[in-house]
Amino acid sequence: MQSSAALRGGPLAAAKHSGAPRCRRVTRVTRAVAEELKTVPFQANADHLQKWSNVSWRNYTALQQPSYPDQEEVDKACAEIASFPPLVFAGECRTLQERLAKCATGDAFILQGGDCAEAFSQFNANRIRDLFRLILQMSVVMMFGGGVPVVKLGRLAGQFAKPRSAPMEDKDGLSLPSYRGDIINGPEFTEAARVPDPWRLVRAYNQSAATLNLLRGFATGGYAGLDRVTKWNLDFMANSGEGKAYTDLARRVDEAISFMNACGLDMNSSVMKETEFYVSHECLLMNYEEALTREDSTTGLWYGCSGHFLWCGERTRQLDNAHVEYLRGIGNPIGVKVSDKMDPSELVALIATLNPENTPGRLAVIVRMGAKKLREKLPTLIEAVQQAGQVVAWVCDPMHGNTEEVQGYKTRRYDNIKAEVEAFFDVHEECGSVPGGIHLEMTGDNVTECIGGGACVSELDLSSRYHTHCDPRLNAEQALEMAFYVASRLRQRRERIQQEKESKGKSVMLY
Ligand SMILES: O=C[C@H](O)[C@H](O)COP(=O)(O)O
Ligand SMILES: C=C(OP(=O)(O)O)C(=O)O
Repeated sequence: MQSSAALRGGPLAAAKHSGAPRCRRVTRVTRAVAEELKTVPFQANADHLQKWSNVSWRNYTALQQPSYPDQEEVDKACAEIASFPPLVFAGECRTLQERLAKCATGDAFILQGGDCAEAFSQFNANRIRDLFRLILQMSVVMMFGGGVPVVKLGRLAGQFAKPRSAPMEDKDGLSLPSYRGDIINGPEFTEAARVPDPWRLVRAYNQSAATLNLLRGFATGGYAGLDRVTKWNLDFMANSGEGKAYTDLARRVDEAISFMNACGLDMNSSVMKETEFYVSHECLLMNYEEALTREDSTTGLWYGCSGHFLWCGERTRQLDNAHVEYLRGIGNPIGVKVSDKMDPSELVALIATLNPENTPGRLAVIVRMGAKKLREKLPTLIEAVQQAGQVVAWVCDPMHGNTEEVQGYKTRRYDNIKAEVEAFFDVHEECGSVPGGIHLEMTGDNVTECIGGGACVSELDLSSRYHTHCDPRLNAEQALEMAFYVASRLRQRRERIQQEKESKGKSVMLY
């Protein structure tokens, strides 16, 4: 079994003793480490897995779990799900891990986005299609600007369970259990709706299966073909600034494709006609995750088959808790959310637990702390991870550190969201490390949940189309605007690296 070259004193240790400025030097080495550690798929070593099983999480404290009134009903619902087919196939998770490995070294970029909380009442084909095509649009914008592939990862087909800050919600003198996502209880503020219902688990499974079915159809059935790039604009965006900017860009892409066609490019190849699309959600509700944990017959590894990529939330990422115990043993690529409360040594220990063999593409660290704190805190986290020789994909979630209440609505300001993304790119530039992706709560719908952006949603507009059941999402126009900003930063980065290469007059590795 391979062990971490960096931790053994491989290329990273060698670099520590040469004289170049620290951050940049260490980051170049990150690529060398990543290349040396090409252990695909993820392999947890025997020691690591000795005490792990698909049920070992039960020996630990699981935070943020519902209190069901009848455990027997929970067991029945879970037994039913355990007898159902897996939602994803282990081989797909392994392919995703290979793609994510490239995001850790700057050779690709993650676009992860979707609802804060999927809802039973908002489940229909149009909503799935609109989010899917918004993600396609955003990825084209980012690929065009950044010149790197974009790994498309929906917060979708399983993003149902929500961790909450408070167990109870108070309104008009009444106190009721908080809404925890449609997989657990209902959003209506009534006593009956807030009782956790285990049969919601089965409904969430079925909705996820149907969502995935449609997504697979869109991804491979011709909808996502690059020859349709000019047709992805959402109707209500046709006359907006972002919609027009997209139309211009799509025309340029279309022209480039026509040119390549004239040069002999096969327009019917899968690269032109299909796309890869993966789904992800927070690994929160442990009974559900356990029921969908399956042993892969080809590798003998266990996979969380509720989604391709699962992440551990900021509220449940404690080293000695159930969620980390579960996630450390499954073979999927995984993520962990990190706020400003994270300590550098704690992060290094958490990464070592979740990715003991330092497998590239196994782990994304999703940072969410607000622009100001990010500028203060992220450099120390990056440095600690670099010093430990750990290969991770750094992802920016600019939503969860920027929530505020305005006129009784939970909202976020586009400017604050953008400021955090800007800070994320700036810090990586200063540290010479790699901005690996972006994680957004967003929707293809024309909602008014976040304030500002070119869409000019004002405080007074919040009430007009506020449809989220939990946190505010960027609407399609705001999300596309963000994609253009990210594309501009990816382009700058590409040009800077190119200039560095040219000024050195020799081939320098992209880092
Ligand atoms: O989406 C994430 C969390 O569930 C959400 O931010 C928690 O919000 P709360 O602080 O209102 O509980
Ligand atoms: C709850 C979430 O995030 P965090 O764990 O960062 O608060 C989320 O992404 O839905």
